[in-house]
Amino acid sequence: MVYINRIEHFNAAHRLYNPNWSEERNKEVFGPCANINWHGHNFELIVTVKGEPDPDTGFVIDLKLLGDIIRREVIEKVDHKNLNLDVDFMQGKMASCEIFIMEIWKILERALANVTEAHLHQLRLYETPKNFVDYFGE
Ligand SMILES: Nc1nc2c(c(=O)[nH]1)N=C([C@H](O)[C@H](O)COP(=O)(O)OP(=O)(O)OP(=O)(O)O)CN2
Repeated sequence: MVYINRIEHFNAAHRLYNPNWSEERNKEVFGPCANINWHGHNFELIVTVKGEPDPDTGFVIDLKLLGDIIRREVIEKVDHKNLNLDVDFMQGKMASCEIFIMEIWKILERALANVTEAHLHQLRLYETPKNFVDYFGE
């Protein structure tokens, strides 16, 4: 089994805010991340796919194809967008990196199943150079 990785980059704005709470409670829990006028991040998304290399190509998956899928299915929907307002798959959800990565998983797992025998193994999402989250789909 071989694990192959592709990194994509995007910028997005968001706000950590629970609509069921008062402004004071949101500020207390989320601090500056609850800023009413949003804040932005330079995100890095690392997608790991696992499988056996094809005997004819030597590829688990063509990295060009993987990059095209990530960009079409995820990056084009979130790059230079507001996660709370503009992104359909984040509507009504908390815009934390935990919830965000779980939604990205659902999209990529579905898209990859249509084109390859290889499987999505891991997503890693950097929200800042110091803050990142891993998800294995479980
Ligand atoms: N469990 C989570 N905690 C936090 C999340 C999150 O998505 N899940 N998000 C944020 C903020 O949106 C953002 O990441 C700001 O983090 P912060 O640590 O303030 O920023 P830096 O990495 O730049 O670190 P500094 O300490 O400011 O240098 C917060 N928490």
